[in-house]
Amino acid sequence: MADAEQELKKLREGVDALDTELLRLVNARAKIAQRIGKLKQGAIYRPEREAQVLRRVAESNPGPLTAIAAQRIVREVMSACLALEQPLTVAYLGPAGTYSEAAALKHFGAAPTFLPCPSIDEIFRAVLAGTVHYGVVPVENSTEGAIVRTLDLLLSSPLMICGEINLAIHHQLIGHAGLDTATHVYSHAQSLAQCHEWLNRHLPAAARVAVASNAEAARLATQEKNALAIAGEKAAELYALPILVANIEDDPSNTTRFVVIAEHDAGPSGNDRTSLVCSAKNQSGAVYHLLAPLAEQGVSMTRFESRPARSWGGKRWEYVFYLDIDGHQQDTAVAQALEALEQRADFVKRLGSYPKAVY
Ligand SMILES: O=C(O)C(=O)C[C@]1(C(=O)O)C=C[C@@H](O)C=C1
Repeated sequence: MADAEQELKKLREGVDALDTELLRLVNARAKIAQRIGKLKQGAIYRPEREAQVLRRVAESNPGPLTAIAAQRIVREVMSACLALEQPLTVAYLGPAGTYSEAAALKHFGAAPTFLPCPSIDEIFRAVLAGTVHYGVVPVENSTEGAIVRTLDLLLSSPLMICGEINLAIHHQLIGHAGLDTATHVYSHAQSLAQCHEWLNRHLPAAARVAVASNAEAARLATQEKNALAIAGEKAAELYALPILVANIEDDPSNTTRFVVIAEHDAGPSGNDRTSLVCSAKNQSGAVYHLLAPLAEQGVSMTRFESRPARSWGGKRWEYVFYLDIDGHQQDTAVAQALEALEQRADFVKRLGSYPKAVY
């Protein structure tokens, strides 16, 4: 026992020494970031550089920490370094405790000041007005599809996309009621839909009540003894509600994709995506003709979504198409494909090029 204690003491001294060294190195890194900040022109936050740093961490991580654990640590170090260059403000779809907040934290780390907004419209407004530097908005869910309000606002607003975030969405059934005593379940409509089969099987008699957000659902569940809520872990923690059943989403790979909106897009990082919205003439073969330059230049399209052209002042039964393609606008193949597409389209708006989500 005495030997084990001696060994423990020695190992902890080793940890302390390494922590001191780690702190020295992290601060040396921060000083370099400050110098970079003074030399840089234009935006201080550089999503393309951050993506490169995070990819390099995964490639060069010697372990035993997992690549993701190492990336999370460096993510926070970069977040703190960037705050020394420029304190950032970031808007997300509130209130606190939503998946949007988790997405904003995953992408920017904990250093920025976060502003919860009551709607997606408010996030666009806050970025446009310069109240915040960046906004995080949901764009699509792997189970439920497009977030159409975001698509409409991307079309009508001058803001650009400078980053993307993939967040695995795990829904928790939370509250003080039991499965047999709960009379209703609160959640956001999208979350209720994503847990539809589970609810049919395990809570068939409870009324499903859609509310403005998952965090609001959690708040309501604190006030009613026969109510449960479906929300994320953060909301459960925030409202001190126990998790009754974990991960009740019908699809375990349920993921929401968010984009970061700003006054600028991002430079090339080496593994990028470009988003655009366009419309074709209302005649046979028009969409085929419009997209042909992508195939000719070997550019892959990762998303094709159509929406009524209403918010762009289009007529009834006219559509706009949202495209995500692989590559950056500055890549030769993408640049040539986009030029040709622009000549064929009725209308094109480039929404921006940005690094693909790293983790
Ligand atoms: O390389 C830069 O431009 C930096 O400012 C440094 C740094 C970093 O900490 O690595 C910080 C913020 C930027 O968003 C990207 C990278």
